[in-house]
Amino acid sequence: MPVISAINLSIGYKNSPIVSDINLQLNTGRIICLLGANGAGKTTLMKTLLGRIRPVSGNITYTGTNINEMSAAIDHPSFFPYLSGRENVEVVSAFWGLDVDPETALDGVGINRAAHGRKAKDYSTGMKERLELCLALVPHPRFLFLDEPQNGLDPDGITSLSETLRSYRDKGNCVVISTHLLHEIQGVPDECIVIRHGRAAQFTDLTGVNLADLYQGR
Ligand SMILES: Nc1ncnc2c1ncn2[C@@H]1O[C@H](COP(=O)(O)OP(=O)(O)OP(=O)(O)O)[C@@H](O)[C@H]1O
Repeated sequence: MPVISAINLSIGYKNSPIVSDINLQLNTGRIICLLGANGAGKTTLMKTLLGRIRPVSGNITYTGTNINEMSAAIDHPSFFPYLSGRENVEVVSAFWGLDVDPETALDGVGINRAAHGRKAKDYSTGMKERLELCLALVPHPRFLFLDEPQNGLDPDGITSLSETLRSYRDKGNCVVISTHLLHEIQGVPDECIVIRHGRAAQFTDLTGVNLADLYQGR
């Protein structure tokens, strides 16, 4: 089974660790939620696992998978603002060498038809989030990393995002999602990684666990 493992990993910038001694496993068929205060290191961890930042020390191993099977919506905005939603999907599909129908892809994340031809910069905050998710899904990644994808979504958008993530997981993929919206994400993840005080702890069984308690270290 494809898996990404971090072994005694320390992450940070310019050789200065922000989170140390990280040992964790990202397995397919799981939704894994990253929790931590502002500046805890969630985005840095995602970027390091994606190979975009060099670890300060330690190792990451990719078993049965590689960087080409990963996709992310991390740097916001991750779309081309002066292109329409439709054109964004076309460009990203061309980059991956895939033949994706833009209308189907945009419909799939709930962007209404009237908006498909409008410049992405003129989308509402929630529509921009939906577009970022749409583009991250274009290559059908085995590992999907989403940095605070719930931000700006209306209640229907949050519900449909949760459904999208579950169905994506059920197809045998791994979703890693960071969020501060604990109430909204409750019940969605199978696992959780909590970053506090420069350390990361992975909880692989969330049965009966309240994420707010986990976040607070209770
Ligand atoms: N390019 C960079 N160079 C140096 N330090 C950085 C860089 N990017 C982030 N940092 C610092 O690394 C720390 C962790 O930032 P990171 O963005 O990973 O946190 P986060 O948990 O994702 O926070 P948030 O919830 O606010 O998004 C912060 O102190 C931040 O200032």
